[in-house]
Amino acid sequence: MSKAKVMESKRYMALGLMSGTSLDGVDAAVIETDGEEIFRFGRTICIDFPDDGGAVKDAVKIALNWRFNGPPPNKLQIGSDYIDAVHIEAIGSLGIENVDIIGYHGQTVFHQPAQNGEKGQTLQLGSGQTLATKFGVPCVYDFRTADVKAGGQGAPLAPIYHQALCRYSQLKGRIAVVNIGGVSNVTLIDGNKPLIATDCGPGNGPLDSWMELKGGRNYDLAGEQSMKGHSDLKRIARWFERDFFKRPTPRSADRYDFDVLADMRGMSLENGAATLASFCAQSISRDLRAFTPDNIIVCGGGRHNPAIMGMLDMHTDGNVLSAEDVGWDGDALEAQAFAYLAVRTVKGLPISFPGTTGVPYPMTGGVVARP
Ligand SMILES: Nc1ncnc2c1ncn2[C@@H]1O[C@H](COP(=O)(O)OP(=O)(O)OP(=O)(O)O)[C@@H](O)[C@H]1O
Ligand SMILES: CC(=O)N[C@H]1[C@@H]2OC[C@@H](O2)[C@@H](O)[C@@H]1O[C@H](C)C(=O)O
Repeated sequence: MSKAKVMESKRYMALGLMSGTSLDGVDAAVIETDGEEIFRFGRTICIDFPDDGGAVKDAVKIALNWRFNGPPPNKLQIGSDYIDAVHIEAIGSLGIENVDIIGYHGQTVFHQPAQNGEKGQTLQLGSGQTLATKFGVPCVYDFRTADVKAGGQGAPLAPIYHQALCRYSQLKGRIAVVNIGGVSNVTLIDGNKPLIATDCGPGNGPLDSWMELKGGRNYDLAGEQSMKGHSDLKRIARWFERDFFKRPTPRSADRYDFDVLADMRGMSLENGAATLASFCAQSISRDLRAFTPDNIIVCGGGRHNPAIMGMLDMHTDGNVLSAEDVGWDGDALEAQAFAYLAVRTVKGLPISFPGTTGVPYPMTGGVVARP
């Protein structure tokens, strides 16, 4: 076999790290992959942000004030160091043994995608160099900047991994992979046809904020409150008038695009929760309508909310499944995706596509830090 061929087929044990928009903690997962196919799933771990993630919330506020106007505020470094420390702890708990490469998403603290012909800005806190040096393996980070600089939305990036998962599980037909995290997003897969993807709208983000405001807890455990209430369809129709929903797909969102709480005064805890669960489900179903999937596979924390799952079922024709129904790990999937994307990056393979982020051609991305 030629040297080039050996290089091409090199398999990596890749460790991916993702801290999502919910500001709750860090997921880490190991997979074996050559950047095209998945060969094996390895260990996973999820750790909570210490001190309720206060330093991350502060960093988000600082970034939202700054908005890339002028030099980065020094105080962002405090958030970045905190993010590095939590990820180092996650890797420490998971174990670095046999790991060839790390994919470090970092914490998104600001994300403004391209709009009306203007390029966007995106910032994920976290130093790939710190992790590469600490653990002695290459670390790929800053996955979204190249896409945004090329006029793309900078997200979602998981679609190419969703397609690899479908191949791994030998799933046939038209498949929608839905992620319901703080924000929701979908990948539409039809064999090897070009990928289509977009962020759909709110995931659990507004519901979490509502629960914190009215329910005194972080989220609606098992959809208990959402299941008890009635949705206010008029309010939802009003929320769909927002700019985000008028933008063409693919579009990407920031959790703060769906800040509807000011329009919920007077609602009971249960009715508010039901309305936000329905807002989430309906925003997803709108982006599935034209594709008519046979199967809709749901990952992310929202799959644990039966109100969201039930409403998704009601508003779509496809078969609504949970990631676990097809043998996937719905909590570790995003971390696995960044392990996969890290390997694609070192191999020079594209990670975003015209149909997934709106870039003009398939694009590589990510920065490689070496130990
Ligand atoms: N048992 C549960 N019952 C109800 N909801 C749950 C449950 N577990 C998790 N969730 C919801 O899922 C959210 C976390 O989802 P997830 O971890 O997928 O988000 P994330 O990865 O931070 O977000 P994103 O994908 O937008 O980056 C929680 O904030 C909560 O709303
Ligand atoms: C800017 C950013 O961090 N976006 C995240 C977020 O979380 C869900 C959704 O919004 C998705 O667009 C993206 O993450 C996933 C992993 C992605 O890029 O595919």
